[in-house]
Amino acid sequence: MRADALSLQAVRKVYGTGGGAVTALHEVTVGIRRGTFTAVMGPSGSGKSTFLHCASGMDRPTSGRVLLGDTDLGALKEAKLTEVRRDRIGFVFQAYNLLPSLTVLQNITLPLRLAGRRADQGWLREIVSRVGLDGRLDHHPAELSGGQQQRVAIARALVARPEVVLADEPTGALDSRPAHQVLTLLRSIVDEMGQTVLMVTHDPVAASAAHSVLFLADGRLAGELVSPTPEKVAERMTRLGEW
Ligand SMILES: Nc1ncnc2c1ncn2[C@@H]1O[C@H](COP(=O)(O)OP(=O)(O)OP(=O)(O)O)[C@@H](O)[C@H]1O
Repeated sequence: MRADALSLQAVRKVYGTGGGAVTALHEVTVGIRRGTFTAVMGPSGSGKSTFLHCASGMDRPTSGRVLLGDTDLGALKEAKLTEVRRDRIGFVFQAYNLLPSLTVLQNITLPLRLAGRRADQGWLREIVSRVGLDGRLDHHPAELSGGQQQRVAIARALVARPEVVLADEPTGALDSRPAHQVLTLLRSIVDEMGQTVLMVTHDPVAASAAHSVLFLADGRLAGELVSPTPEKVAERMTRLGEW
């Protein structure tokens, strides 16, 4: 098995053509090792969203390859890519993206239902208890706080036992206390469950929950910080320019 859960090899992404073309990523090469928590930071417009969209197969690179384990996402037809994304990648978004008409339990198990798979009851109990939602399974998202809704979204991201969890500003809509709980949870699924998490964030405090931070500037990798602290992350960001 590859040591990298996910790798980008010389990934280039150009939006538009001709004079108006924008190169959002310039030949980015990086491997995300299994069982690690990696944050991606960079100034506005540095290519963070593009990086995440290419890494998740949501967007296809103009050139280069994205490998999920041994699977080259670029080689997959649309239907197969959708299946791989559903079964092998967990997603966590800033706005939670829960379905309001479904209960917490139905939201968590939705990826399995879409895949026509049954929930493993032992695994389901474990993730529900880890995200602290015992007793709330029959509630609807509107009855939960923002932090609780994000924890439902994290349980949903874990339910199919994905190879990597991709989080896009997961604490962007939360106050500091619930944000801290969500970050502690993300770190614990890596340290205690062996998950692999890749998170894009603007927040040095959020980034410091990760094992390491990758910096992007003008669509290029501009360094890595291992064992980050909010102060060191903020200092690096200041050196990269306005943020
Ligand atoms: N669909 C698109 N069409 C044209 N240009 C785009 C498109 N999406 C992004 N870009 C450009 O690509 C570059 C990188 O954008 P991207 O959204 O990846 O940056 P970002 O680091 O996520 O920014 P932010 O922190 O502001 O969200 C920017 O110059 C942006 O204007």
